[in-house]
Amino acid sequence: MTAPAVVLIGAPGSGKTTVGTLLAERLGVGFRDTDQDVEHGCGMSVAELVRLRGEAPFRELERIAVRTALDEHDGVLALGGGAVLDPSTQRLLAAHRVVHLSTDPATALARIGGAASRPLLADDPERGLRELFRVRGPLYRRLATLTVDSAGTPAQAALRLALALETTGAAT
Ligand SMILES: Nc1ncnc2c1ncn2[C@@H]1O[C@H](COP(=O)(O)OP(=O)(O)OP(=O)(O)O)[C@@H](O)[C@H]1O
Ligand SMILES: O=C(O)C1=C[C@@H](O)[C@@H](O)[C@H](O)C1
Ligand SMILES: [Mg+2]
Repeated sequence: MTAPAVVLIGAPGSGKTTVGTLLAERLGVGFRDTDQDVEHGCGMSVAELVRLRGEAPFRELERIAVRTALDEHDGVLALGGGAVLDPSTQRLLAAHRVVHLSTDPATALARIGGAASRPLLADDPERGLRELFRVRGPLYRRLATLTVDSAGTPAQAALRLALALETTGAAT
């Protein structure tokens, strides 16, 4: 039985994938991303899956991908932004080292750019992100053992994250 060195949670555009990849390089461990696992499993992008089949089938595949990755992966694991909404995922995360990579709605919007890659925000990305932060903010903070701001460049954020893990004795 193994466990990820760190599980990254946070809003879309907080940088879980980008910063997580850099953090894994710094720590010399592997990187895994549950959005990518779902994409490999179903042969299409998350955006296509949601557009073609709807959100519910995606969330079901995501729940399975998270459970599998928590069991198998021993490096840095990035979750999709909405994975934490699932109650069984919330329970599983309680046994792990979870870091909330934080940002604000305006920064997330600027990073995400057009909504094409995130159909769940397609109607009105600005309003959608504001609402998402309102609803999920407390959840991200509650599930995390550590919150680290992702401001600056991805490399700066990865360094900040590595130092925070070291300071709290949570690095591998
Ligand atoms: N300091 C920063 N931290 C993270 N990402 C940044 C930063 N500055 C710019 N970016 C850019 O923001 C974009 C979004 O980042 P990323 O896809 O890693 O977010 P995410 O948290 O994985 O989102 P999702 O939940 O949708 O998977 C990337 O194109 C990345 O290059
Ligand atoms: O925040 C969300 O609900 C999402 C974030 C992305 O990582 C993807 O998992 C998908 O676009 C949904
Ligand atoms: Mg991502």
